Amino acid sequence: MSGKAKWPQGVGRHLLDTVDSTNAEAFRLAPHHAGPCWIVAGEQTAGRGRRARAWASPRGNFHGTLLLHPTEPAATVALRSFAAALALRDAFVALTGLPEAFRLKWPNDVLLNGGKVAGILLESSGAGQGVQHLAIGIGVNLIAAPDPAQVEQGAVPPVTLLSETGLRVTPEAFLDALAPAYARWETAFTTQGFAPLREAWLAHAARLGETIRARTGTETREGVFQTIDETGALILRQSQGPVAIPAAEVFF
Ligand SMILES: O=C(O)CCCC[C@@H]1SC[C@@H]2NC(=O)N[C@@H]21
Repeated sequence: MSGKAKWPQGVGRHLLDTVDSTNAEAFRLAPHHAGPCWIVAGEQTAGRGRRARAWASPRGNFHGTLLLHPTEPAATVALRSFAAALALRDAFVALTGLPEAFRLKWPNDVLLNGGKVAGILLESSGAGQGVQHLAIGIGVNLIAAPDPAQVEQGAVPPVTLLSETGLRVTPEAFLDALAPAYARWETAFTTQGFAPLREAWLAHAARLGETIRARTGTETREGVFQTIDETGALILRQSQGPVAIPAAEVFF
């Protein structure tokens, strides 16, 4: 385990006791914040997950959003979900000293011993192709997770950091590890582009080279998880050749 990393320079911190959703709060604050800012709440009353699902947000878990004001085209902005996943992994490894226990599930979940310990929800506001504000919402099951019976059949079961490692990490301590880790990946992304993130993400990917199923809005495809491309799309090798899937839900 490494020592405590420093809070990144120029990054704000907005701590709330309770809020509907830190992503919603990020958009309310956005006009008043020129720079990046972490918004973290003790609990969320209307936490939201990907695909319009609710995200259970009890006290003791981490619910936070990084508000950014990116200037790149929308497709490039969206690649920050990989920066967030890598930062989450770095934070977990720094806090636990267990690098082998954490894997990244495409597109943006973090797995601990094969179960989902963290999820990421990117939301943006802006007109046309432009993105004015980006909310990188991150939920971490530090001490509590939904009942596995509640998750969809075939989905990875939710787990908690506490149950899997015996470590009780506070949301404040988690933010102190996560914010510097994200700042490092943001710098890599803005100075070198997606390539270093892609390489690092693939090095920690779950089920790479294995057969998986990807469910899009219209179909489910089964194939070998070959790689991700330079746009972050999943490349699935099927009998007719490789297929690029820009957005889907993955099942193992
Ligand atoms: O479905 C997922 O896996 C993504 C979950 C993202 C949850 C986080 S908690 C902080 C932020 N605020 C929200 O309302 N959602 C995200």
